[in-house]
Amino acid sequence: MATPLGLSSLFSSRLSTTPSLFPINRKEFNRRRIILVTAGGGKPTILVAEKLGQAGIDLLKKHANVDCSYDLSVEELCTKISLCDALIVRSGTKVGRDVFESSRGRLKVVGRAGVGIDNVDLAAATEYGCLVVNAPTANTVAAAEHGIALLTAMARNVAQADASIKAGKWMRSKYVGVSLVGKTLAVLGFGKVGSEVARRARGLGMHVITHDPYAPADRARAIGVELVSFEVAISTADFISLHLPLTAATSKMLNDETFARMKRGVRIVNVARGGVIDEEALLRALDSGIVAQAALDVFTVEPPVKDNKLVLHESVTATPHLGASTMEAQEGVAVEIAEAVVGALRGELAATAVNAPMVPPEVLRELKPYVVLAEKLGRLAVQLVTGGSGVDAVKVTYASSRCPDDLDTRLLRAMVIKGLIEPISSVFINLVNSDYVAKQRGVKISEERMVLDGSPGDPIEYITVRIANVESRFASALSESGEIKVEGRVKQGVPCLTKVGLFGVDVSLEGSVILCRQVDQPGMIGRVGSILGDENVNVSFMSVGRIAPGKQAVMAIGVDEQPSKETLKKIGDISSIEEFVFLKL
Ligand SMILES: NC(=O)c1ccc[n+]([C@@H]2O[C@H](COP(=O)([O-])OP(=O)(O)OC[C@H]3O[C@@H](n4cnc5c(N)ncnc54)[C@H](O)[C@@H]3O)[C@@H](O)[C@H]2O)c1
Ligand SMILES: O=C(O)[C@H](O)COP(=O)(O)O
Repeated sequence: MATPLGLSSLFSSRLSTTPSLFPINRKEFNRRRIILVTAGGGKPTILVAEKLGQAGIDLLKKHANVDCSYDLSVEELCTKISLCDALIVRSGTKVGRDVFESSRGRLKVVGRAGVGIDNVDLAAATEYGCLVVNAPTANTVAAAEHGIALLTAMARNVAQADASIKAGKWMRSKYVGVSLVGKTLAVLGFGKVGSEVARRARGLGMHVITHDPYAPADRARAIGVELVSFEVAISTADFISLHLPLTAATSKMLNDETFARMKRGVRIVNVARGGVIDEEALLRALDSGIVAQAALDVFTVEPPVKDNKLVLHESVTATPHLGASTMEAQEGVAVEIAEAVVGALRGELAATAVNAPMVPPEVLRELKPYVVLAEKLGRLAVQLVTGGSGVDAVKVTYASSRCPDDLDTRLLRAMVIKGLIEPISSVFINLVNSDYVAKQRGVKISEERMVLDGSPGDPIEYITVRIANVESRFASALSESGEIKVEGRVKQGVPCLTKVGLFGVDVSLEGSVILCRQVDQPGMIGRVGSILGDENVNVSFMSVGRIAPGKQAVMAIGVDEQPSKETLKKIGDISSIEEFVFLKL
């Protein structure tokens, strides 16, 4: 008989009843708790390593001993940390494995006063039993306002003209700008910041279009913004503003190839992450005149090197990652992070937790392969989306012969959400924050239990994930009712993809998957296999699902490495292949 997850015990509000928030056993938990309540006269100690708004400091001081020490070297941080229960940073402090090692188990919470947590080693934090929380909402407006500030300053050469007048010059004709009214602005990424930028740009009289395959169409419509394809966005825009997270899919999204497809004289604003643009390619595009101007708040390496050619370029307006830096945002972020850190030190559930809490080992042991399956099905399904009204209606079906009370699916539901949202967002999802994040993004997850006959052996027979109201990059992934549909099972402990749309397949969910639809005929597996073999791409699995002999079939190919663009093109060029898609797991 399976043990129900009993997740409520993970989330009760007192420290003494929430050992599972931290991946340690109860004895160790109590030992640390004793340290926590006795150190510094009964209060925990919090190290604030970067400047934090006063309201946040005041709040922390009510509950803890607060040590504000800025500009610490790595050695100084590692020395101090062994005396601290929590650490608060912004993006300028690297919290690496060495910090967790040096804390010798005392550090329980790291608070990131802002959104991006790329400066915190999450794997090490989780390994050392340290909860990481962030403050994802309080600087949204500040980042949007900075985007608009850069847009207007760039269009009217404000920074260049200011530098020139300060150098004693009076150059009125050199700094004639361009107008914004009536121009087309393409907002790439229509999340929290992107939608606020779009709203403001509409107020400036701009025609605003946006590309975000995962954003709800009604949210865009409500502010008079048109959701378009990536191609339309980049090829018709006079201005492009970036508001995407840095992910594998968005890394160097603007590159030589995409710049070549833009309108000559396009102007670009980036307050997202430097890595979304290939900086060398941007330099070439500026020099050749494809890009007339750029305004950049973020860089691949921060701070950029002293003689960085982009920063020095006369058509570039640059700021040192100031998007979140307003008095109001910093006060808001400070309070948001202070509340999260104090709450987490008390053992309360933190809605903005970004690393995984521990699930009791006996439960995890049984559900482990299904947890992986759930996440990978979510990840596959979202990668099949290309447009439509955004990812807002997701249905998860669990088919099991166990009685519903004997199977708690909350962990699986959280993992489906993780798979759906992480590839398209800067938010990290775990059991603690999954429902919160899904709700914030307007994604409605409905769950259905299908009770099967037979003796309850395995906890689950199969899991199906469906996304409604969307278009797919791979039409064969659509069910009869037009939803994207993927289904998987655990076979001998290995999560496998067993159905795509109406087609049965059988491929283990490891590495990556190529799906091809073709007219069923002999020799197809060999042809695709040899193209992959020529490039040394190891094929782990291949399977073909067909409707009837000689009719259409879907071939699923598991590959260990990512094939090059050229190799994928060769596969697509095989005449009998009608459509294909590469999906990263
Ligand atoms: N410069 C600063 O100081 C500053 C301040 C705040 C946020 N940021 C950065 O701005 C970015 C956006 O932040 P946010 O809070 O709006 O995040 P968010 O998660 O609310 O929004 C990101 C949006 O990008 C979309 N997206 C993901 N992949 C996409 C793709 N391939 N094509 C098109 N759209 C895609 C998502 O669907 C989502 O709607 C992040 O990179 C964040 O780190 C920078
Ligand atoms: O991720 C963020 O919140 C922004 O990039 C701001 O970073 P900062 O806190 O270092 O200003």
